[in-house]
Amino acid sequence: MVDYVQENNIATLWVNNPPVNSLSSNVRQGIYDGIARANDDPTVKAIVIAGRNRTFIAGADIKEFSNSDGNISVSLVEVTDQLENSSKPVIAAIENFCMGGGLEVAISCHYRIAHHKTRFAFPEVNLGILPGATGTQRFPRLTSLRFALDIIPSGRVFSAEEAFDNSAVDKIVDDKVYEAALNFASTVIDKDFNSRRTSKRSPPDTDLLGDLVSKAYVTNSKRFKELAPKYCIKAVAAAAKPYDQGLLIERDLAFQLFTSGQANALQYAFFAERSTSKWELPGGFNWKNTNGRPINSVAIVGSGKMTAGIVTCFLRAKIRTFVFNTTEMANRQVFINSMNILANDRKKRRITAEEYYIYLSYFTYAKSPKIIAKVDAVIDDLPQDVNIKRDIFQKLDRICKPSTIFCTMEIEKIASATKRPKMVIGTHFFAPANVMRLLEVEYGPETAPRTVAAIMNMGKKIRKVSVLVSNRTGVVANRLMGVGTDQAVFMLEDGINDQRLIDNCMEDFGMAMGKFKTIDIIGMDANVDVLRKTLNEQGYDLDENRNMVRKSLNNFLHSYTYYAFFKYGSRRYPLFTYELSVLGKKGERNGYGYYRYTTENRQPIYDEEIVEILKNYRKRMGIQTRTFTYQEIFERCLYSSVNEGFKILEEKIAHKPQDIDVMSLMGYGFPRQVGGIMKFAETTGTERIYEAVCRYNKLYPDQPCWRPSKLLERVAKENIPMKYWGQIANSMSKL
Ligand SMILES: CC(C)(COP(=O)(O)OP(=O)(O)OC[C@H]1O[C@@H](n2cnc3c(N)ncnc32)[C@H](O)[C@@H]1OP(=O)(O)O)[C@@H](O)C(=O)NCCC(=O)NCCSC(=O)C[C@@H](O)CCCCCCCCCCCCC(=O)O
Repeated sequence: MVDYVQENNIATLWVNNPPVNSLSSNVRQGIYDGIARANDDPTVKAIVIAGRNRTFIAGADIKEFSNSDGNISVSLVEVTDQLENSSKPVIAAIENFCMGGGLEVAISCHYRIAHHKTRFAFPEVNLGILPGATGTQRFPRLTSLRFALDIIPSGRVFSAEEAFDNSAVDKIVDDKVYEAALNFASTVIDKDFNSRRTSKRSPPDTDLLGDLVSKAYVTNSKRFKELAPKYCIKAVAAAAKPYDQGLLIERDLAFQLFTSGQANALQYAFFAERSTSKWELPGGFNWKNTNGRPINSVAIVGSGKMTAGIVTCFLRAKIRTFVFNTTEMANRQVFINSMNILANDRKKRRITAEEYYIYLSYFTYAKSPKIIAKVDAVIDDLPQDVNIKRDIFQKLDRICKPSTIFCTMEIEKIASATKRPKMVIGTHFFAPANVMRLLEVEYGPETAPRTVAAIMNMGKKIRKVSVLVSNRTGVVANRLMGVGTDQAVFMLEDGINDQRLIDNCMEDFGMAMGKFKTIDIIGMDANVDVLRKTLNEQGYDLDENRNMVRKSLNNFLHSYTYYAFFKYGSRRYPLFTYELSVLGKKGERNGYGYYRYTTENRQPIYDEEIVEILKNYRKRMGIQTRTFTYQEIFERCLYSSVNEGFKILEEKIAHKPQDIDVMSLMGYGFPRQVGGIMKFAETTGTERIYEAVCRYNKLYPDQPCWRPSKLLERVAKENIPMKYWGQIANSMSKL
């Protein structure tokens, strides 16, 4: 874990804990013992600490936070003190990742030499904790309160150049960082380095503390539903006090965070996100035993609202991207929109000017389908008309090379239209695709495991978190969260007169956005399309029915028929959104939805007109209004999604609860500090949720989302921990 190597009078401690050299207990012990050994050895004059696996140290071992192996070793605080107190100078040779505890190690050394491509960060805040191994006290002393208040509460990554500009590193090299550190070490041997002990310093800007702290509160206020950003600010501010006092404050705040549920949920989310790449198929094929051909070129066929977003994902990954539309104007528009997205990236310094031009050079217009004959994958962005899609994919099937993969959301319909059903798979991007990191990958009954492997690898290459699901009806993430949205609409129809009440309840819980604001952003049409499609599949035509009502002379009679058809049939549908869309409300796009929006300000404004429309609607539908408690709003919006999550697991659409959590976190702004919808179920208690689901099922028999999931019933009754839910679902007979 830590190799001790001596060459001449310099001892090197090589940290070797692949893949990212995290500071697990053996590593901490190894560094501690290595420093002691070098200090005791009179032939050693200086010490270098470096990382094998071409990286320095990415931080503490996060797995150990919740899962101590009982291995008693020194703490990271003891390690950092041991480093700083060393009687011989310690030089950190830093490359690739220097994060969290790794950065705490580095700033406890006396000198730091870094490769110019090193990525530095204190990402602890994203895990619900703070740099509690003296980081909040040493870092502002080494750099400044200003820089520490920028870096620690935000968790943002900073470059070697920025580190150098802020005195966090002493030298940057373009190559061979270890050799540079050795050379540097030989220059400091036998020199006084007492002034290099970080804890003995004071931050250079303590007189500005008040202003800097106020600014940090304002900058980070959007994240204050989480505890950690605020605590990070408090801890850094304590660096203005004497070191020992500051350290006690850091320890106290760290303890509070470490023992909070938020830290547990955020660390769970970290691993859940990474676990999605470890996919499995029912036949035993999985990410380890299945290879897919690399995707080096793609064609996006058709264009819509999301095309440019999707295109830029591929351009950024330097994948040759062909855009194929029937008109040149449409192709050109996609290019302009993609260029604008990349220009914005450049303006915000997410990419350099050089990268901007390199990425754009991967864009190609395809004027004829022949040009895309050799691409590795075709991505369907055609209009939602299955016949058009089938027609075009039939043509592409004849033109494209046999190994070209077709990505579409209509897997079975396209598979049956082509001679390559094994090469047809679903890819669902979330809007805006250049920002949202979730990619839902769906396999159909005939999709080959190698096709799955190729597309899951492609997802990684374009920096998406890809979740593999089996194809049923529609997008799984939408199904998961959509039931809660339906509940919100029903409660509005049934008596809540102010949409903000429901939205505030969800936002207080931590959702990025309330249910009605989300409908507005996604667009009324998109929401109604889902309803239209559901009804179509059951042989009903939503618009036909509505026209029938409109044409009617006897309004009352037909309204009743209309209502009875949807309400007293076997199932109730959230028709009020449809009602609004018929009245021309499209959501944020045209400024009218459940809220109003102005062109100057896209913030939602409460719209009293909705209550008037609601009242007419209720009258027409014969709805008797009632009152709702905050608890009912909370439970109906969230527990319905939990129940749906369990159904998605038991139907074997998703493989494990982590996959469902990632969909809720990354597709729907579920609060990360809660961990995801399934983690929420675990924390709340499945027994409590099951009881509520059964209660609502009795109250609302016309809302099938309340039919209790068999899996939920079992885990609730037998009190089964979350780690077994996926296993149990897989052992349940196929529904
Ligand atoms: C480093 C990365 C940027 C690399 O990204 P990349 O995309 O290349 O790779 P992956 O993300 O896929 O990762 C590869 C692989 O490695 C695993 N992994 C990565 N980092 C860690 C890690 N830090 N620990 C464990 N495992 C890690 C990852 O899971 C992948 O494996 P898998 O099998 O899942 O595929 C990127 O990985 C990244 O961003 N990593 C995280 C970096 C990070 O967050 N670092 C900070 C860690 S927290 C920390 O360092 C805390 C310190 O400040 C010390 C705090 C000491 C506190 C003392 C507290 C006193 C109070 C205590 C009270 C206790 C109360 C109690 O009793 O409970």
